[in-house]
Amino acid sequence: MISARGLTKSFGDFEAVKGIDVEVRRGEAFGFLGPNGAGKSSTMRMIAATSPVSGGELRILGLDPATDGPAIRGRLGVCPQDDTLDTELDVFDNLFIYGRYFGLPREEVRARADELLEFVQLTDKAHAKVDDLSGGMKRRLTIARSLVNRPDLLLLDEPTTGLDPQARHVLWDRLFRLKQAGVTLVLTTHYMDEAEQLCDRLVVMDKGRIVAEGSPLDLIREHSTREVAELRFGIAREGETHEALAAQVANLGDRVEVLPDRLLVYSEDGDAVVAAVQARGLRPVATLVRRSTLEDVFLRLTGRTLVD
Ligand SMILES: Nc1ncnc2c1ncn2[C@@H]1O[C@H](COP(=O)(O)OP(=O)(O)OP(=O)(O)O)[C@@H](O)[C@H]1O
Repeated sequence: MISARGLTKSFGDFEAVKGIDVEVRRGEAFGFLGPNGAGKSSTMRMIAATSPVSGGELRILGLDPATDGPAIRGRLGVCPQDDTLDTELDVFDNLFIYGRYFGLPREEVRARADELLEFVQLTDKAHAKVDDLSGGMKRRLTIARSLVNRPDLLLLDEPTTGLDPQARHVLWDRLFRLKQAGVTLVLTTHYMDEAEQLCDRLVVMDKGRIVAEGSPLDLIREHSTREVAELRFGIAREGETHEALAAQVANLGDRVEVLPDRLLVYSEDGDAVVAAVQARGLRPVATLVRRSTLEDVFLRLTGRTLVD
């Protein structure tokens, strides 16, 4: 569905995307995971054929965006990062008018709009003003709009940024259904749980480069341990810093990361780490043993957290 080789995007002297290779297969959910400024949106805009490629090769649905932009755009669904809904129109008309841009007959577009409102659970809001919708409803309407032309490939730029946890789960559920229906999903996110929930495969991006690629599980297996013991200390005694405490627990796991508010000790058995910490007379005020996540992978690869 998408093939990129050495793809770059420059803004003047600044290279936002520094030569990435990506292959997206039909039917999969593929993610670009990375912090703000990693180059995810710049990449998505090139894939959506709305921003020219600066260098390298890019094929979307086998077509060249430089010469076949209109043909590509006609076959894609695009859900941009910012809300681009028309506030002059009600919910139904946002779908209806958009559908008419694709040159579909009135009755077909009407039926499609009804079907999509049902899919995103907004049927009872059909004649509401866009401004009266919640953030989650607006996102769902934007997704409905991106599906009007029955695209094979749906591009979603940070689909749940700014939404509350419940609204995110509703959205994930809809996206999961689309995936089950055979739609290829390509999404960007800086939420590691979103990437883990939705993506079959993903690339981790940082500063315009791909730093790792694989399924969420493979990435975790390859770049982290099974468990992580999180240790929070109420640092009271003089000279006792997180770095000093890290040195004292360093040999209890594979490695230790020092964050501003806690230490992370990576090992296969987190409970054993906590027991050993206590046996050494160290007294963390709080401990938590959890599974490794993509956040840990990102930290390992870049030395920073995704929310940095
Ligand atoms: N039109 C532009 N002109 C100049 N610089 C730009 C432009 N668009 C993006 N950039 C820069 O390119 C880099 C990558 O931005 P991009 O939006 O692709 O990142 P991102 O990973 O999508 O992050 P975000 O989550 O903030 O959207 C950033 O440093 C950004 O400031």
